[in-house]
Amino acid sequence: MTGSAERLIWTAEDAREWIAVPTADDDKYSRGVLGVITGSHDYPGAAVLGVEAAARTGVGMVRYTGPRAVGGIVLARRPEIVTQSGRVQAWLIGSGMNAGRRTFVLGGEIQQALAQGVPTVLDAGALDLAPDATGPTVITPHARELAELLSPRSTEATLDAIRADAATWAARAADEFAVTVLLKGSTTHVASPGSPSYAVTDAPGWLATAGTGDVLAGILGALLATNTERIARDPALALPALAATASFLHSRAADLASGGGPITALDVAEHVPAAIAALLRD
Ligand SMILES: NC(=O)C1=CN([C@@H]2O[C@H](COP(=O)(O)OP(=O)(O)OC[C@H]3O[C@@H](n4cnc5c(N)ncnc54)[C@H](OP(=O)(O)O)[C@@H]3O)[C@@H](O)[C@H]2O)[C@@H](O)CC1
Ligand SMILES: Nc1ncnc2c1ncn2[C@@H]1O[C@H](COP(=O)(O)OP(=O)(O)O)[C@@H](O)[C@H]1O
Repeated sequence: MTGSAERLIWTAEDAREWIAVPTADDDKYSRGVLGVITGSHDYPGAAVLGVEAAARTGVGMVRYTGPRAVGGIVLARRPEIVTQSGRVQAWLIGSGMNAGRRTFVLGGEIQQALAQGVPTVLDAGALDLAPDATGPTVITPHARELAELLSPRSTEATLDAIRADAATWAARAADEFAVTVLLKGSTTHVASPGSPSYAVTDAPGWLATAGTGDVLAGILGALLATNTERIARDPALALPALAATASFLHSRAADLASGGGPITALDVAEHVPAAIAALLRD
C-alpha cells in the first residue's frame, strides 16, 4: 500500500495562514473569481448551498454557469452571483449533479472548464472526472463515493475497508489519481501525493445532515479562488493546506451555528464569516 504514514492534526494556527485578507490594493478580480457548475433539476439546493458558502467565505465574485433553471434559484437567494460566462481563477464542479445523467452539452462545458487547468474542486457528481483533471485538483468524496471511485481499480476498496482505515485510503486515492483528496467523515482526512496527510478532528456530530458537504465544497472553492498565486508557487504545499483549512472552517462554522444544538446546512454557510473572523482575531 502506498501513501504517507505521517498524519498531522490541522489547527487554527495552521488554518489562519491560508485566509487571504483583502488589502487596499485589491479589487473584485484581483481577489479571485470562482466559477461554479453545480446543481441539477433533481438537486437544485446543492447549488444554492455551495454558492452561499463560497460567497460567505470571501471571494471577489462567484460566476454560476450550471443549468440555467438552477441559476434562477441561485439568483433568487443571492443576487450578487453573476450568471454570465467569463474568466475564472478556480472551478467548483459537481455538487448536486448525477454523473449518469450528464447531458452532452453539460459534459462539454465541464470538459472546457477542466481544460483551463485552473485549481478545481470536484465534488459528488463530478468525482468520476478525477482522472481527466489537468490543473491542481481537490476531490471531496465521502467514504461511499470513494469506494465507488476506487472499486474498479481495486477489489479491496470496499466501503467497510475505507471506513476502517480512512487515512490510508485517502492517501491511496491521492496517489492513484494524482490529486488532493479530502475524504469526509466525522474526522476528515486530507491526502496529497508527496505531502504529509492532515486530519481535521472535533467536528460536531450535528454536521451529519443533508447539504453540509455542498457547503464544504463551496468553502473550498472560494479558498482555491483566493489563493491561486500560492497554489501556482507550490501546489503540493497549498492544495492539502487549503483543503484542510476548508474543513476546519466548516467545522468551526458548524460549532458557531450549533451552540450545542441542531443545525441545517444553510446555518453552517451563514456562520462562515464569523468563523473566519474568530480565526483571524484569536
Ligand atoms: N438539497 C440538496 O440539493 C442536496 C443535494 N445533495 C446531493 O445529493 C447527491 C447525492 O448525495 P449522497 O451522497 O447523499 O448520495 P445518495 O445517492 O443520496 O445516497 C447514497 C447511498 O446512500 C444510501 N442510503 C440512502 N438513504 C439511506 C438511508 N435512509 N439509510 C441508509 N443508507 C441510505 C443508499 O445506498 P443503499 O443503502 O441503497 O445501498 C444510496 O445509494 C449529491 O450530488 C449531493 O451533492 C445532498 O448534498 C443532500 C442535499
Ligand atoms: N458524524 C459526523 N460528525 C461530524 N461531521 C460529520 C459527521 N458525518 C458527516 N460529517 C460531515 O458532514 C458533511 C457531510 O457531507 P456529505 O456526506 O457530502 O453530505 P451531503 O451530500 O448531504 O452534503 C461532511 O463535511 C462530513 O465531514
